[in-house]
Amino acid sequence: MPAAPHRSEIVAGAHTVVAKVGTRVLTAPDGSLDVARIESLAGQLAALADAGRRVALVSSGAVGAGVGRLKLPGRPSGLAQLQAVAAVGQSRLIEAYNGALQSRGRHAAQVLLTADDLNDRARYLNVRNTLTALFEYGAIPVINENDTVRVDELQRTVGDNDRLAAVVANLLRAPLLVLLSDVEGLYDRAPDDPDARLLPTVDNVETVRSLAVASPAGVMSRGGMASKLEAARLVTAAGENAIIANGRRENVLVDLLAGKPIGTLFVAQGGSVSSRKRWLGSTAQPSGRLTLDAGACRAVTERGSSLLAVGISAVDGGFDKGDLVALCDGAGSEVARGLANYSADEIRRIAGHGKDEIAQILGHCPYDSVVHRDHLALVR
Ligand SMILES: Nc1ncnc2c1ncn2[C@@H]1O[C@H](COP(=O)(O)OP(=O)(O)O)[C@@H](O)[C@H]1O
Ligand SMILES: N[C@@H](CCC(=O)OP(=O)(O)O)C(=O)O
Repeated sequence: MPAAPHRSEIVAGAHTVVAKVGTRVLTAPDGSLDVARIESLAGQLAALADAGRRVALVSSGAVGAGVGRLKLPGRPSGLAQLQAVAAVGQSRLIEAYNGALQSRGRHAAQVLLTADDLNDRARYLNVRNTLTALFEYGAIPVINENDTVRVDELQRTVGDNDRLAAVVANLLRAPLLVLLSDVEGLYDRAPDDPDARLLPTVDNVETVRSLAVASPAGVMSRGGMASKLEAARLVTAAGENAIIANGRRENVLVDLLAGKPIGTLFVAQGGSVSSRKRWLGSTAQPSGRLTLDAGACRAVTERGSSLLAVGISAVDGGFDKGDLVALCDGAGSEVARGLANYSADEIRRIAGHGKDEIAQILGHCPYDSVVHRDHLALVR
């Protein structure tokens, strides 16, 4: 196996960089926006763009800035109130980015996305085209989840901005995602523990998941360290790299891209994954679940085979033909995702059966497989 590239090679090859900045970096606990920080970040993004890199920013802070602007005592709990506060704060945020970028001859382009925009393949590709056009105009996309229209109850949320940033990085095939928070990187225990040590490099996210300490309830940020690790997993599984670093460090982005050993680097797992398999494997959300027996699991994960009905032991959910489904092993762990050739009801009838029986059961047998390997992405 070729040696993993060195940090300096990774940052030098990062023609496209997605940076994400968390609420903790941008706002004080009372919601007041740190305009000097925004100016500094904007200046760094402009400098990287001037040096020929394509840069996009995923910025949190709308709820925090809205709480500050409306002078509320804290984050409201009602959904409508939260969405209203986000709307007030988002305009404040973009005002600050735009002001800072314009003094450097660049423009901020506000891009607000929902989970539905990314789940739908055509809309997902459209987002990519729009971001590419913005790079061509020299504008800096400033992206956030569209908080005012997302509906938590229906789970139509991207989840948090760490995940959104990972999805955007994968969509742009960015070699590097930088997650900026209020800590230097990932520590081997709670960062306020005097014995805590910073991990400079992580080769496999799964080995460090347990190090994420849950944030106390009621804080303005949503993700916490666990969601940063999941974002790092999504990006490294697609064959790209991620860094968690301190957004309050002066010149952090420019220094990182110059190769300074700052933060925690999460190294790519294997080669670069195709665009379509990135969407299947890490962006679109499955509408159902198929449980595979041990033989089918091996065929799919080790031999790259299509999934046949004979190897399916259970079907969950009510999905249609063409929908994305999760493929799980007997213990319930997801091993792959793919587009189903049959509806959930049809699969329930044909699960465990061979091709000839399927023709009899359904009265037709248009597909050899339930999920064809061309429409299947392994979960790395
Ligand atoms: N092992 C760890 N190493 C570093 N930080 C951690 C760890 N576990 C939990 N954290 C917490 O994660 C927080 C950052 O996540 P989050 O609250 O989502 O911030 P942001 O608003 O920047 O996205 C830090 O303030 C830190 O207290
Ligand atoms: N969309 C929300 C941010 C949600 C979020 O993920 O926050 P954070 O954990 O600070 O990145 C906002 O702008 O307030």
